[in-house]
Amino acid sequence: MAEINSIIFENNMLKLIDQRKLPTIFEYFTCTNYRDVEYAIREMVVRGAPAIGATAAYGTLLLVDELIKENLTKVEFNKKIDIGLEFLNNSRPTAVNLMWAINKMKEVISTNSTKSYDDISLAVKKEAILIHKEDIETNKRMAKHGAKLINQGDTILTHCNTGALATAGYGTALGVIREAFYQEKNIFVYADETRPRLQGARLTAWELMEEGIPSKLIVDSAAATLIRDKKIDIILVGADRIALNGDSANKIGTFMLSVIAEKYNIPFYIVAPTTTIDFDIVSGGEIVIEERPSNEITIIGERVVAPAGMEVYNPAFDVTPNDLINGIVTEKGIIYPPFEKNIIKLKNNIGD
Ligand SMILES: CSC[C@@H](O)[C@@H](O)C(=O)COP(=O)(O)O
Repeated sequence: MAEINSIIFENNMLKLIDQRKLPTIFEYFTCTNYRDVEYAIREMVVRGAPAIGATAAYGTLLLVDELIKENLTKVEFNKKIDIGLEFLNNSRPTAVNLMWAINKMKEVISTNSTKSYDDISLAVKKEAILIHKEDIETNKRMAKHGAKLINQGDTILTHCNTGALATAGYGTALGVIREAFYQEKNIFVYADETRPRLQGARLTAWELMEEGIPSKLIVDSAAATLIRDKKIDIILVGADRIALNGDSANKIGTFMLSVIAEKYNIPFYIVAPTTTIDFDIVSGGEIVIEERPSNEITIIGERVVAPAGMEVYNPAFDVTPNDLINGIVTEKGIIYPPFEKNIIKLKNNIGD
């Protein structure tokens, strides 16, 4: 089993595998303060919804520890905490795990607000470590549920990177694939390259090779042909935000896959922890879709691939409507339609 530690907190520093540099360079990016953390999330040093959440939790700890050194009154401290957390919260808009983690940290700070600064810092550190550790455990539980969907000899199609790099460890959709591989299900994986940031080519392919999972890389537009030709048994993808009705935002191109999957009757599953469900929104129409800079499309590596001045539309995510989703694999089990009813049932079970 390949151990990939995407996030390490030691000596009051946060170390993140620099995902911009993989697969050619394996290097950690060090954050010594919360501004570094905001930069790392915004610039996608770290990416993937659960990984962003755990990173922001440690970012909160760095913020608290920095403010403690400023000898502030509690009123000033709380005001600066709010400003700092808002700054972290705005680093990327779509993954709800970011807001979820920041809200958790806010709660801890507020519950401990009458205590000494050292105690506040300790409580925040404990919570950040818990969020980090729990995500790994959650992924492993989710993988066990999801692996039941995989039959001996199945060929799986996946999009973007949903592995150990995209989470605190193990992965969501790629975690299910990992689990099925460990269970010796004789699987084969097709990984979409995932334009424009190439998370599939650079990161998923790297993780698949580290594990020795039989696989091939394809360009995104080859997926339709494979699906039509009955070369795919199941499609597994992650999510950045899931609405109460099951509509799921994920990496741009996911929606297209779901439409083709429905046409050819291929099961299409979302794999995501319950921290990716936004219980405050009713449908996918309420999800803010991040638009990223044009140079992600017009430049590949050093090479300019579009004429200067060409306008670009570059949404980072799209929303797959619930009627194109066969099920949502979570750490609590697999949620099946009707999603609205079953997600509310799950919400009541986790007492949120
Ligand atoms: C466990 S990962 C789920 C999603 O976060 C993943 O599929 C995805 O879309 C990541 O997008 P990214 O822009 O790379 O952060």
